[in-house]
Amino acid sequence: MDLEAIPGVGAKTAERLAALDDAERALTDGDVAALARAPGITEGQAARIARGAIRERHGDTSRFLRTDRARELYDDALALLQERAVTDYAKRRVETFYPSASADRIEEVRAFVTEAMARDADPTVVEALSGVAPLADPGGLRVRERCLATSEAETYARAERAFPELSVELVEDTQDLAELARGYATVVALDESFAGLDLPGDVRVVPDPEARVDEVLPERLLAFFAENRARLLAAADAHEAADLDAPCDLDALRDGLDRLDADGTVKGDAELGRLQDAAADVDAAVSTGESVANDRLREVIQARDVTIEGADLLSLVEQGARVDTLLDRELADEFDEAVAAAREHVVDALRLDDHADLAEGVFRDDPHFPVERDEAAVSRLQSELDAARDRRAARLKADLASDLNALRDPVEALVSAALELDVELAVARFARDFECVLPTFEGRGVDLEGGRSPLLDVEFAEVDPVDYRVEGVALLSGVNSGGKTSTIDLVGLTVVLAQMGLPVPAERVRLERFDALHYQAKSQGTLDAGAFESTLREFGGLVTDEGNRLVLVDELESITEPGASAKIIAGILESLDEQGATAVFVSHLAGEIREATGFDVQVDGIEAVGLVDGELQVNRSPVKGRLARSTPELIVEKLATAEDDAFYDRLLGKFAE
Ligand SMILES: Nc1ncnc2c1ncn2[C@@H]1O[C@H](COP(=O)(O)OP(=O)(O)OP(=O)(O)O)[C@@H](O)[C@H]1O
Repeated sequence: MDLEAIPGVGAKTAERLAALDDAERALTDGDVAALARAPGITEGQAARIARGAIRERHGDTSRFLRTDRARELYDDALALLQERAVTDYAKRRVETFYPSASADRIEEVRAFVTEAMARDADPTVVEALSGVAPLADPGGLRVRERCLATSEAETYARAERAFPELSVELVEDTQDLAELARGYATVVALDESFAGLDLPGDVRVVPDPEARVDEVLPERLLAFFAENRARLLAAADAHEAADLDAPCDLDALRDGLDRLDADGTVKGDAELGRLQDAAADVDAAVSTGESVANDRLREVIQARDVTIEGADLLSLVEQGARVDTLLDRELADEFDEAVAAAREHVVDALRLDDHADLAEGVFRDDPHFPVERDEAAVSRLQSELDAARDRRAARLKADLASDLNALRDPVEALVSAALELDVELAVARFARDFECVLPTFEGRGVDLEGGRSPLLDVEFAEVDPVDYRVEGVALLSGVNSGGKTSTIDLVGLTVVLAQMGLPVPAERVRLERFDALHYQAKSQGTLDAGAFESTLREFGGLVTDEGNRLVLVDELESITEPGASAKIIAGILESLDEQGATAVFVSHLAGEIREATGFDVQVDGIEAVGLVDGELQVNRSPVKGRLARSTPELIVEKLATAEDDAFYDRLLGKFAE
């Protein structure tokens, strides 16, 4: 796959993406999480790249959103979805939805949306989803009790690359290997030539370590599961709560995770616990053993009168014998008992069921006082316990790693499915919150029934439904604050959502599949000559552009003086009409513009149905073919009816002319 063919992907980004194992799949699936794992790619960039890849796949290279206001509507649509997504992933992933002119692309999203809308955003699912996130790479793992060893430079380099978590040692011969075995709990020799040697310590020969990672380095897999434990449990809960088919046995996953400690070690094994405690407590237990023996002996010696015949004393002194000999002669049984008590203490304290023989040697049998440890024997006991502990830990790790290995790929799918579920639920909740339907694409223009904009400054429940149909070019007139801008916002948002493939907030919508949306927002006051000229140039470009466009323009007359703007707008309308574009121009000068236009332009009106307590009562649905009366006209009419005054009648007469 030529990554640089994707819009927005240059050489540098392509190089970063190429570092991923599954860049092609991630691009095809729009998997923002996987793309964001590429070095130096943020989630925001990942979403843009995924969008570029989708465009590329559909040959969809034209820009749909042509103006700032059109882009704002798209941002608003995304925000409505993002507010309903729980995970950061889903918030980014919805950014891969974009308004498109491609029928294929729209259909692709609609297929997704159709399934999504059938989902139920149950609170327990939403709660579980809050703990789900893309799987993380633990990183920084270092295993110090094991090393790899080889005598070949090439194997050395390969092993260094494949196992950065382990030391790789270059050895020349068996002697070097034996030396290493003294410093490491396990040495994994990578050369066949070392097979069959009888070396002390734990030396194994594994010529193909990359194929047996779980045996050589089970810590890698365990660290992965330990790091991602919370996400995996949340993804498992989400599957159950949403009744999704899981790609693996969730009980086996939970059981495996239960056996794993946060630091990647195996927990809950009593034997390992015993060995760990014993190895840690050797010194303390032996010291206490010494005290036990010496306290006893001290007590007996103090309580004892030793009678010794002169001849014996003489012979002892002549032989240069130490008082130990006396101990042997007089207190042999007591000494044996004291040493036995010391050994028993060590065996009990360290729970040395199967290493009791090693504890024997810690205190010598020959009587001496004070009783002292035999350092060499203590050190043997210590290394034996350390080795037993490490062997037990390694075996447990390897066992757990082999159980979890079968789950390694399925958990990727498990988390992906949970994250995708969040995207689906965001769409489902959007559709439900705004009572949306999927629109139909047919005919010309846009036809909305019961459309309710979620972007208004009133509660959605208070929004009046709007019916509006526009085919060809139309002027939209209406009283002040009647809802003209809101109507074209609704039309624009509906088209943006529909062409993103999403459902729209209306009872029914039929529309033409447009190539582009131009939405010119109301300008803030009259433009200076330069700005006015550049606005005219924009319209110049617009009317000569190819393709079927939807053009929405809000009070263009405010850019210059009323007389001139009516003429200019009339000219623009004529050009758009000749092109067969669909256009709605909101204007307070609809009457004047109609006069100036060379064809019979459609004028629609948002009408006030009256004034109640000074408040306008408005019919929010534009009436076709009706130039709406303005607010001033309504007020004059009210005064003319209420007051018996010829002045108001005259003013009213002016409106009728
Ligand atoms: N469909 C609707 N349902 C409820 N309230 C609405 C609706 N449409 C508009 N409004 C309310 O009317 C206010 C004015 O709407 P809007 O700005 O669209 O009117 P306008 O006709 O463009 O006004 P102006 O003539 O001043 O440009 C909105 O801020 C909103 O509070």
